[in-house]
Amino acid sequence: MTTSTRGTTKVPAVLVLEDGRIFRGRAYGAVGETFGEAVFSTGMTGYQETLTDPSYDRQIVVATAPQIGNTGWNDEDDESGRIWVSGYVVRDPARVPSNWRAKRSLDDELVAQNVVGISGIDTRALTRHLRESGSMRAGIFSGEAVRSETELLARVQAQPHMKGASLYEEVATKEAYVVPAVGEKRFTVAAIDLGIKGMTPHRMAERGIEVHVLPATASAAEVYAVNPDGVFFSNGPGDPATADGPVALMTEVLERRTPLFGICFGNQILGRALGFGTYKLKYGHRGINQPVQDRTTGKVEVTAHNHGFAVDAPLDQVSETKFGRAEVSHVCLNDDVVEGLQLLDQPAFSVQYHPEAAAGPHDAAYLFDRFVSLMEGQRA
Ligand SMILES: NC(=O)CC[C@H](N)C(=O)O
Repeated sequence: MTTSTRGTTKVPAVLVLEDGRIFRGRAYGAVGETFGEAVFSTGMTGYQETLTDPSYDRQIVVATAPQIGNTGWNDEDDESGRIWVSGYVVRDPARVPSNWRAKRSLDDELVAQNVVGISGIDTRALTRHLRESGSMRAGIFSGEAVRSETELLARVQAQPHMKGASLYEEVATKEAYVVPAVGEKRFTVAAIDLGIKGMTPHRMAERGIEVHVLPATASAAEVYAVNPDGVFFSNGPGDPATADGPVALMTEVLERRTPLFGICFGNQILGRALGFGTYKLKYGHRGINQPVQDRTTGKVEVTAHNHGFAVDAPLDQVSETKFGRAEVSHVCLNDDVVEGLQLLDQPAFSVQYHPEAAAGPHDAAYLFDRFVSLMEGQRA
């Protein structure tokens, strides 16, 4: 394994927020410049899964945990084929990673994938600022890219907003592929890839599901060509208000009453298909210890989150939709944000958070079993 000391070099770097707030530190990872929406994640572990989650496309992720990189980078934990975050902000990078699975340092991996980061800044002050003022556009500049503050700020302010951004098509697979069932095959699922994490089809495969992962632009004919017992809509980046194609596809799936499960972006698409709106949260939920209550059982689970948008549905009443009655099945106990939806008259449900738990606690794994039960129920 190679170790690197780049995280501790003296190459100057600056993080510029769109409201003019500036943090000065040192280059971390690649030297250069990058832009994105600055968001914070509170996970103390799991940075490899976070950085490779396609839902983080065009976001500059701020790690609130002060020490990052301690376990290096391994060949097993990637959630997709590359790092998707546009930039990474850490306080105190590990100088010498140490873990039996590590193949290289995080710093080396950021360099290899040309991901620009910044270290040595007060991430606590930055996080408090983002909590108070909301997630916002930002840029990281290091080395030659550091220019006058006015010039850098103007460039940050010229970047597109996350609200209104349509990103799922650019991160999704272009070709369909199959993840085979582990052990005996019991079901076939068509999974619409809007930025799917690798662990999600794996969690289904472990339950005897053969998963046909289809491009974001798949038609209903392509979905039904695999003869699915259920259809799944994945997580994904950007603003769900732009996802008209997936909403239209899901509407067809609901019309056919095929068992349906959605995660994160998939939950927002179900919300829209049912006629609810979506909105941008002030600073979102990102981390691996968010308390959620399953209102169908009363149980509280500790869960992994990564969402900046949410569904606007009434918490305390059953809604009449064009697919029958629907209710909010899960809620975040920190702020009462809708974390899950379920239909009462047909087999369809979704959650806003991450039962695949990569990284994160496994409390919500039962949701994959719930999906299996819906498919079993349909066969009975
Ligand atoms: N992880 C996800 O699927 C995120 C969904 C959406 N892009 C959001 O930020 O809310």
